[in-house]
Amino acid sequence: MKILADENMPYVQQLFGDLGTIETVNGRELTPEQAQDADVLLVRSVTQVNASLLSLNKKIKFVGSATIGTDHIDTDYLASRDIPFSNAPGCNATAVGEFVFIAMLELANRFDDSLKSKTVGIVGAGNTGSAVAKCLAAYGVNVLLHDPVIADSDPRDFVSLDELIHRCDVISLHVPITKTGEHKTWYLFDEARLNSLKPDTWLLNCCRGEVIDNRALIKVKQQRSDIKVVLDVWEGEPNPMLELVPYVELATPHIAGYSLEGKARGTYMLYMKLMQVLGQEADKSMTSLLPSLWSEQLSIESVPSEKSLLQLSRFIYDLRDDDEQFRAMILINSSKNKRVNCANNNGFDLMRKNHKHRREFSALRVVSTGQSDVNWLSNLGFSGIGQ
Ligand SMILES: NC(=O)C1=CN([C@@H]2O[C@H](COP(=O)(O)OP(=O)(O)OC[C@H]3O[C@@H](n4cnc5c(N)ncnc54)[C@H](O)[C@@H]3O)[C@@H](O)[C@H]2O)C=CC1
Ligand SMILES: O=C(O)C(=O)[C@H](O)COP(=O)(O)O
Repeated sequence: MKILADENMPYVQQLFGDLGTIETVNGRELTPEQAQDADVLLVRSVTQVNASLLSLNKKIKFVGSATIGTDHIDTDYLASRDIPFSNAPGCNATAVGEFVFIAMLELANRFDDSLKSKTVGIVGAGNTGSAVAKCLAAYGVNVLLHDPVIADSDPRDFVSLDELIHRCDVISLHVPITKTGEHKTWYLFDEARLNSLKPDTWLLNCCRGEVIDNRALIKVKQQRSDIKVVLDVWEGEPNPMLELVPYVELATPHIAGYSLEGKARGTYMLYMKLMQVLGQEADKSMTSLLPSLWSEQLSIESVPSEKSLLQLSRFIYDLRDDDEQFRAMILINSSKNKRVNCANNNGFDLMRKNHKHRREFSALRVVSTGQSDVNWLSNLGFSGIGQ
């Protein structure tokens, strides 16, 4: 059996190695010729899987995407050919939740403000949005949810988007990208909506770039320096609008979901699904794949202040490093004046490929040596509190 896998998918050899021959490829540049003799195709978000890619392949048994989003997959086409498909719902939701939470702590620190005193609005209350809400609730931040698709069937309370914008100091976006339908999200934040943000709003986008009209965002930011923006995703990836970057407080190349646990979970979910499709027993476990954190335990004496919480979070992941590297990459590209392709070949994708996967909070055991109640840190995701 030939298994064709994206080169940026960890643990493929460990999980799929017994099943056949593995060939790894650059997912963004995968051709129909390369894909023609694959029995199993394992992709990430940068590969468009459609009739054009699979037209030469008459034997494919399974397509898997180790991602939450499926906007790169023509699922109707796969269904029309009875090709089993699976993505990995929720695989990196914790990674996104923690990334967003850390980004908010960074903003609070930068502007000498307090996250705890804010009201945060989550647009899209599925896996990633709920993961953000969980971190915020653990810390005691007031959260409002907007999700008209599930509002009638979900027991949580929801507000309209207008109410959320009106009441929230911070807004974080967690919707899939959809171009049609009553609840389409393409340019959900267009110029009018961006202009309707309250003074001093923080706006974070870690879902898909085109949920915000990036050209309009530049225009609005030119008039309104009070709005603070965090972008992990960009319209037109892998070639973001370079002129937008200076208006963004924290800028990263679509790596909010890049925790080691998140990536391992994505590959593992596809392994489990393939074994089911093949009717074989799955005998591998995910936990055995993950290495220990370089420091597994940290002792704290008292309830951390917001600044100490940021320090604790930076111990796991210092978002400023990725922001700095992203800006350096953009600077090189703009000085070469090669916006098209350069960001792809030398920048955006390269930075994603070489990204050293951070760990999730759960990899760190935090032990309380004092009397203070720090159990909420375990709700945030850390292990071993209070022992
Ligand atoms: N930056 C990154 O690294 C990552 C980005 N993503 C992106 O985030 C998206 C969301 O991921 P999940 O939360 O796991 O998906 P999910 O499917 O669990 O949740 C999405 C939620 O958005 C809601 N929704 C749909 N249209 C909406 C609208 N117009 N207004 C408000 N809510 C709406 C849905 O009802 C659903 O509850 C993915 O589709 C993917 O594009 C996901 C993982 C990592
Ligand atoms: O899961 C998703 O959806 C994402 O956006 C992924 O985290 C993106 O990662 P790649 O698949 O592009 O490596």
